[in-house]
Amino acid sequence: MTIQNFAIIESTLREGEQFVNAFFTTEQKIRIATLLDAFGVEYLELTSPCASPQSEADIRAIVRLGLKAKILTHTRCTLEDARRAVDTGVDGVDVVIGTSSYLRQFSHGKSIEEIIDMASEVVSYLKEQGVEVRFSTEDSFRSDPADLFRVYEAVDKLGVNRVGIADTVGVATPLQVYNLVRELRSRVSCDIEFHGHNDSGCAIANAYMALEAGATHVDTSVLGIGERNGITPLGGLIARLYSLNPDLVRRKYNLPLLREIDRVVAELVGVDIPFNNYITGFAAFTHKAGIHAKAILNNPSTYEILRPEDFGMTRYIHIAHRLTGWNAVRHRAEQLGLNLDDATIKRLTAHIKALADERALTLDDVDRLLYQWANGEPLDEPALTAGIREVQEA
Ligand SMILES: CC(=O)SCCNC(=O)CCNC(=O)[C@H](O)C(C)(C)COP(=O)(O)OP(=O)(O)OC[C@H]1O[C@@H](n2cnc3c(N)ncnc32)[C@H](O)[C@@H]1OP(=O)(O)O
Ligand SMILES: O=C(O)CCC(=O)C(=O)O
Ligand SMILES: [Mg+2]
Repeated sequence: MTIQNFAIIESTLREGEQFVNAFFTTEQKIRIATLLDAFGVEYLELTSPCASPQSEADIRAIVRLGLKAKILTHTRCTLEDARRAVDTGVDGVDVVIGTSSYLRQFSHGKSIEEIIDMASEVVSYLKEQGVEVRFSTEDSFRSDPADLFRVYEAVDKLGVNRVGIADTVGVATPLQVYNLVRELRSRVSCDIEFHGHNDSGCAIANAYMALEAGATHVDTSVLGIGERNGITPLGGLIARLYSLNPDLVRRKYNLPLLREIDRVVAELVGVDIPFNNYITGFAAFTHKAGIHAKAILNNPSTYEILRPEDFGMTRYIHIAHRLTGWNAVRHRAEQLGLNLDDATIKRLTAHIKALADERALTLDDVDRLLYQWANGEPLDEPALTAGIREVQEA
């Protein structure tokens, strides 16, 4: 991986609060912020103080925690919002305004010239206040690139710390992201941030391509929560980057904490962690088919790019089904301390398969069979069919 320097702007407490089920209390926000800080994210982005009095009080409460992560808040491109943001004591302000014709027509109604004027006023004010300043164009991928570059170059000249590219509607492809960030990289000297929605399933790939093209910061939220179906998930981005440079990712982040972070946020927003979630989904490290199981037992890297132990997770090999193979059954026999020769294990495997063709099995069912075969006990399984008897009698 060519990417060496990148920072995560963790936006569970801003974009994540825009998820339909998210209603965080102050205590819950503090819990999330503290966990994410312990995980090692470089920034926490919080909802605008203009949203409500409680939102403002919550920013102040999180600023008071004195976390290692820098605290940002996210505001519209107005002087009034910027003043209120600075007043909360945050380290930085993420300013955004839409540049696509949709947003210029149906949201704020400003022309590109007016946007540049507003941006200049707000960025200059924030620079004077000594806070970190990020300026972003909402709906960047449905904006005219010429407009985008005019806006970005104007704020870059004013000394912004970062410009942000936002795939607000999840429309961008990885190649589009790469090309836009690459071009922007050659036009501005400040850092570049990427914010990507997941409407068409590209949020992780797009964030990764942004980094490959020279972006330095990526927005994430826990489990990807946000408007609609959300943004780049923290765990998914970590999985993507770990698979390319595990040492770097292990050094930067407290990986075993991810499971608790996903669990806490899932509980607070009333959803289950999806079965196929990156790293923490229940099936993330389970193996089933016999061909996979044999190779995994010989060397886990054969079918795993992520080491479960690096994330405090454990691997599971599922053997109670018709796709199992004798190598996996032998491994289970060894785990149980049972001494069965290979020929017997192979017959027993055929028995398991025949039984699994009749009904769903559990590990207990398989273990019972293993003990019975090991002890030479009569097989009294009530569901035994002719097929299974054939196996036994072979
Ligand atoms: C893509 C994103 O996720 S951007 C972040 C979204 N975050 C939020 O919206 C934070 C929560 N929002 C809120 O609490 C409210 O919308 C507030 C406090 C920000 C504004 O509330 P209201 O004043 O009642 O306005 P409302 O929400 O109806 O409309 C937004 C206003 O901001 C203007 N606006 C929208 N985007 C911007 C922008 N980036 N910069 C400046 N003005 C903007 C709109 O034109 C509209 O102005 P109007 O009052 O003249 O019609
Ligand atoms: O501020 C930004 O860069 C992104 C704002 C946002 O949430 C979006 O455009 O989807
Ligand atoms: Mg967003």
